[in-house]
Amino acid sequence: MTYSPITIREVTLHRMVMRLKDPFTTSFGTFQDREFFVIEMEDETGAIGFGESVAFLSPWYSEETVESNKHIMEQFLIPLLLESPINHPDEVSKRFESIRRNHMAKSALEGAVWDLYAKRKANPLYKELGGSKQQIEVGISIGIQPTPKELAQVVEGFVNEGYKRIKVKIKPGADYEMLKEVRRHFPDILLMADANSAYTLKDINLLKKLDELDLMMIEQPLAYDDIIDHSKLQTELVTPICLDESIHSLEDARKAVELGSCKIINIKIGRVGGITESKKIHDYCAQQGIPVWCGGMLESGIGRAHNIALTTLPQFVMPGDTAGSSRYWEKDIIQPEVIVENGLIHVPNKPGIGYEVNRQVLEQYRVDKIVRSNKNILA
Ligand SMILES: O=C(O)CCC(=O)C1=CC=C[C@@H](O)[C@@H]1C(=O)O
Ligand SMILES: [Mg+2]
Repeated sequence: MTYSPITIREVTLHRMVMRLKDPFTTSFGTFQDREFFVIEMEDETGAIGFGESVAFLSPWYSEETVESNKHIMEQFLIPLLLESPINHPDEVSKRFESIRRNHMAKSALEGAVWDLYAKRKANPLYKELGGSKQQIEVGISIGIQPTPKELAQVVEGFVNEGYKRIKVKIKPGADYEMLKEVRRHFPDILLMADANSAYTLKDINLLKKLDELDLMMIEQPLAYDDIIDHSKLQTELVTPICLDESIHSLEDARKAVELGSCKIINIKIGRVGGITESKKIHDYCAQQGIPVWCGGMLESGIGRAHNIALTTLPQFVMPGDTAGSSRYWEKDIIQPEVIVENGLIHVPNKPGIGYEVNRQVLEQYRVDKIVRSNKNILA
C-alpha cells in the first residue's frame, strides 16, 4: 500500500480547564483544577489527530508548565512541524532534536501526529505501535489522605471496584502507618507507594521498614534528578524501586538500569518526549527483563487513549495508572468514556486513538484557542 506523507494544514491548541471531582494531594501539595492543552491537528485531506499536553500549571512535578508548553509549541515546535511533510511519526522527535528537553510540549504534538497517521491508514493506533493486547490491566493512584483510617476506606472503594493494583502517595509523616493500615485490611492486594522524591538517604531506616509491608514497589523515593543515591538505596532494600521523575529518555533508562538504580520503570509518554521514545524505552526494558508500566498525569480522555494504546505493548506487564474517565471527571471530553470493569480496559479497535472527541464538552471546558495555519499550503 502506498502512503503519502502528511502535510499539516492547521494546528489548534485548545486551552482547557477541567475540575477534578476531588482534590489530589501529593508530597508537593494539593490541587483540583487541571489545566492543559488539547492539540488538534488537521492534514491536507481534512483528517484530524489529537494530542494532549500533560504539564501542570506550576512546575512541581517537572520544570514544564502549561505556559511553557504553549510558548515552546507556538514559537518553536509547530513551525518545525509545518516546515515540510512528515513520512512517519518517528520522524517528529528527530525534527524536534534541536530543541532541548521540553518533553511534554514535544509529546503533545507528536501524539497528535501518531493519531493522525493511524487514522489516515484507518488502523487503530495500538496496532501501529505493534501492540496486540485486547484488554489492559489497570490500577489506581490515591492521593495522600488525612488519616490511615480514611485511606483504608478509600482503598476499600477501589478494591471493590476491581482495580488490579493500589498505589498510595506518601510523604514523610504520612507513610509507614498509612501503608500498614492498608496492608492490615488488605493482606493480599498488589500495593505500592509513590513518594514523588520526598525522601533522602538520611531516611534509610524508614524506607527499610517499608520492606515489612510486602510492597510491589516504591516509586521515586529520592530526588527527581537522581540515579546515584537510588542505586545505593536499592542495594539496601528488598522492595523494588521504580523510577518515574528521573527517567526522561532511553539513555536515562539505560544508565539507571546499568547502575542498578531501579528494578521497574514507570513510562509516562509526556515525561519522555513522546510515544516513539516510550517505545524505545519499552524495547530496551524488554531486552533487559525490566518490567514497565504506564504512568498517568491526571489526563483527560485524549491522553488516556494514548496511554491505553501504548500499554498494549508486551513489556507493560504491570497494571498502570490509567483509571477510568469517571475516576477524575464528571464528564470526559471523549466518547465513549474510558470504562474500567474488574480492573480491565477493553482496547478500542477504531482507527487512531479509538475514541471520538466530544466537541460539545471540549468547548464547554475550553478557556482559550490558538490556531496556527500552514502558510505553505493553500487553505
Ligand atoms: O491517575 C493518574 O493519572 C496518576 C496520578 C499520579 O499518580 C501522578 C500524577 C502526576 C504527578 C504525580 O503526582 C503522580 C505520579 O508521580 O505518578
Ligand atoms: Mg510517580
